[in-house]
Amino acid sequence: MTTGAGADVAPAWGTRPAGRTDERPHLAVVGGGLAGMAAALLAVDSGARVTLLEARPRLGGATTSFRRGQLWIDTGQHVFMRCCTAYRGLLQRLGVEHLTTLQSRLDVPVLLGDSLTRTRLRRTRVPLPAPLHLAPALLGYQALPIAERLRAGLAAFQLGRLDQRSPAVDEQSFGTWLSTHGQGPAATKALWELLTVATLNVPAADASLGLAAKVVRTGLLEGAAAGDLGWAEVPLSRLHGDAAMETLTAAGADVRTGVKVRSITAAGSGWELAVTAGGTGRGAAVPGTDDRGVLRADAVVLAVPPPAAASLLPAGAEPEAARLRELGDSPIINVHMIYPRPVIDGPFLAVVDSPIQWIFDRTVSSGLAAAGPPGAQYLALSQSAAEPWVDRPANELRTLFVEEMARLFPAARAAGPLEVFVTRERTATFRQVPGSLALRPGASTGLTGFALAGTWTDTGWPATMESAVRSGLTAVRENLAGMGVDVNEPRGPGPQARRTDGRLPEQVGESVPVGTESVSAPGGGATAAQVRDPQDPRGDNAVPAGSAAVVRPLPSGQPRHTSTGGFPV
Ligand SMILES: Cc1cc2nc3c(=O)[nH]c(=O)nc-3n(C[C@H](O)[C@H](O)[C@H](O)COP(=O)(O)OP(=O)(O)OC[C@H]3O[C@@H](n4cnc5c(N)ncnc54)[C@H](O)[C@@H]3O)c2cc1C
Repeated sequence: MTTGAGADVAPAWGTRPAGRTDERPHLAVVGGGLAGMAAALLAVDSGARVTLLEARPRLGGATTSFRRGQLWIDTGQHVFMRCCTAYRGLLQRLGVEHLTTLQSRLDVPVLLGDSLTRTRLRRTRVPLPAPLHLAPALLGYQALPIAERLRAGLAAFQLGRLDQRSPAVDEQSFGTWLSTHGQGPAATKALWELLTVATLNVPAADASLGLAAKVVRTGLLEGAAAGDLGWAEVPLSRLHGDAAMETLTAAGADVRTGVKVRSITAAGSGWELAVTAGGTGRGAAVPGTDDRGVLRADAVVLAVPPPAAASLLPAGAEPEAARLRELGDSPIINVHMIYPRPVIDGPFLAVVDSPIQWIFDRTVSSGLAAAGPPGAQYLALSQSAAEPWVDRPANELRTLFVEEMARLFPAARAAGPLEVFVTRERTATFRQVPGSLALRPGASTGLTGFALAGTWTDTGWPATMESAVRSGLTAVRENLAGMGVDVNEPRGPGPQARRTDGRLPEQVGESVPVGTESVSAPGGGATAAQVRDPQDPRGDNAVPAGSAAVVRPLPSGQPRHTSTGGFPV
């Protein structure tokens, strides 16, 4: 799990201008993760001819699911924040926002592993303007003595003032900065790492200070509601991959899965992509390619992970391939457990002073609630910065985490899990360590019509879904603007209706009225204020009564979480 933070741009999604012909510029997008699908969608919405080439059988990239018996398993639990405006805009364009929950206010229940007591980080209901909204949340956080809570508040403000683009900040580790700003081991573990291990995927001692400052500033300080958490209520492959395939195809893009791009070379004023399909033979099997298996395009967005990008960069491109490889990677593992009876009582729980980090209830989204056995609960333990675990045998991990669950929860002690399995993502994110800013390239490569995208490019964000979507949008703007295509600027997600000065309500300290939200029409703009159902477990993504936009309901016949809908820090 990693979460992102920030709202510099207000991405939005346009509609395709009518009357374009096949003389449209042809954009090839390589890679069908969130970056590639965002790029392809913005380009096709802007009137370009688009071919999306993805090596795997489905779109979605790192946000993927697989079938295990009757269940759908996400290879990694994913969480977002309200401030992830580009990602939320993509969900809205895909028509799937209602398949996620967005808390009405940040509320993180935390189990303290040493005392086995509970506390929470929760945003106050009192509509305090940011950053004052932080004070009640920190003061109520019983994981730390009161003096440390006060010191942590001061440190948060100092952190928020750092310039993440300054080389001096980029070179420093977050852990060093914390220790020189009065933050001892207890505050580092119980507060700061709770926020940053999941977002930066490395321990504080190794983390980039610039990216930690970004998380705190954008997720916690800039808007009172910015840090409200969201998550999928359906398998990720349905939320992203399936929806993108359907939406892109309907919009007129040519989407090819199971097609690997082997090389990209300049040819005349355009580009030639050598492709192979189905893992064998030349790409003659791919429609649109010539008899050498070559696809021609006017422009390319390369939206693949750094090692693949390094091997596909054409001659003359900047950065050098070696620089991309230096970004390295950090693993995440998920330990999946199915218990015969409920062990936790909310949608998720964070744990400190324990090897366990975050526990998510996936009973409904996986299909277990419908497939049985009755009363069983499926928990995904999401373990970021997983270097200590990633190479350990499954049996060892099973023993370690099952014993720890039994120590923490009476219900897990009373009845052990029916099933335990582990998913490992060894290259989950690039290593977000000091000096990484200098290694992240922008979208531009110095080559006309050839742009880079991917969560690892320099979006200013940590390696998150938000960063991936932003990178795809930027790459399309880079490429198409020079080709006579008016790029439809995406609009932000509906619930954060913009003021006339373009700023979000939270950015000027206004509170969004509880119980109402603006609902965007498929093409973008806010059309009507509608009343949410306060009982709807999807929090701020609750479906407005009578909404015609709702086409894909939540899975039925399954227990609903009684999420209080939100958590504030
Ligand atoms: C376990 C895990 C948990 C995470 N948790 C969170 C979270 O909680 N919140 C959050 O915001 N982010 C989280 N992330 C990070 C987030 O998933 C990624 O930042 C984001 O999905 C990356 O998108 P992308 O499009 O940049 O890259 P990818 O998703 O990696 O997509 C790249 C695509 O390119 C394709 N490709 C590669 N080579 C070729 C080729 N030669 N030809 C054609 N196609 C090719 C690949 O198959 C892939 O589909 C998590 C990641 C993992 C792995």
